[in-house]
Amino acid sequence: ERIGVLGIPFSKGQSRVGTEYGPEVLRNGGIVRKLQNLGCHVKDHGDVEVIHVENDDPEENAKNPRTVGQTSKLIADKVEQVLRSDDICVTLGGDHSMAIGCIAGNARVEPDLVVLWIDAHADINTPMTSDSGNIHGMPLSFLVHELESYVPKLPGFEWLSPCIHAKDIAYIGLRDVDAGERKIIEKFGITAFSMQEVDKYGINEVVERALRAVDPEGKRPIHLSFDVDAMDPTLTPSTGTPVIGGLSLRETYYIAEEVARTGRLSMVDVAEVNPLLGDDKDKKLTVDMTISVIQRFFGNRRGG
Ligand SMILES: N[C@](CCCC[B-](O)(O)O)(CCN1CCCCC1)C(=O)O
Ligand SMILES: [Mn+2]
Ligand SMILES: [Mn+2]
Ligand SMILES: [Mn+2]
Repeated sequence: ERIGVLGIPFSKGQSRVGTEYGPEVLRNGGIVRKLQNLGCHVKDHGDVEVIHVENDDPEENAKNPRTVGQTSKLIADKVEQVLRSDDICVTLGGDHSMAIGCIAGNARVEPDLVVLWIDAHADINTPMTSDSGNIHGMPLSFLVHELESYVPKLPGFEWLSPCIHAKDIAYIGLRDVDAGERKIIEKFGITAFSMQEVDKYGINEVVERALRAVDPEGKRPIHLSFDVDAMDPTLTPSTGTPVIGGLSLRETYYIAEEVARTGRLSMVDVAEVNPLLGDDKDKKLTVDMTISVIQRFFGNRRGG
């Protein structure tokens, strides 16, 4: 396949400096070359331009709304452009608010897409249910039709309309879900496999059930949004909101290999790598583990 790599050096969806260097450290870790070595045609489209709005006061408890909203529009436009020329887009983040523009852009090209959200967190707080005001904990709430009447139109988000339905989302890896998010997941019947289900059923059963839930006929394009904090912090320590008891390397490989096997992968977001957190060993480990997972979406199978 033709892969288009896009850097998203963004951090304003949360309050810790460092995720803006995610694209740089992933590129320095050799992600483009390693994908090319798998026989993929890989084009690096550079970085999305990040908007910085002065005096970007919180709105409805959401922080940096104009900066996040306006940057998200540029992300969506760039992602659409990449997907018009390449088969699959791999975005290198950047905090997980990047997924607003990534999914919005992908949905313009693949309106029938489904979303696999691999994350310790549900990232579906509305501005009102969030306890932090960090938009990286809210991205899905801006994208889901069923939540439109619950989410205020923030400044900077005028361009965005919801583009997915609650039934199009499946979570794997949850272990730190806020009360408001739990209510939303239950109210709209969102498919959610927490680490408890991973332990109960095993990753093979969880992946099979997740795919069947969102795409029973096995024909819809897949948007996979990968928050590196889905993995156990012993594997990806350099991330802003680590939660113990995460996915193992082998479980994460399995998810990637099974999604690759569908042949319907449309886009992979790689979110929340923060190379300023932890020591140099932590940073290198986080980058190496993340890249080794991404390789498995593109044909690097353990069985050869
Ligand atoms: N749900 C959180 C964390 C969001 C993480 C975003 B991700 O997944 O992209 O990394 C947690 C809010 N809150 C923090 C203090 C303790 C209770 C939970 C929030 O800030 O909304
Ligand atoms: Mn997370
Ligand atoms: Mn729709
Ligand atoms: Mn996330």
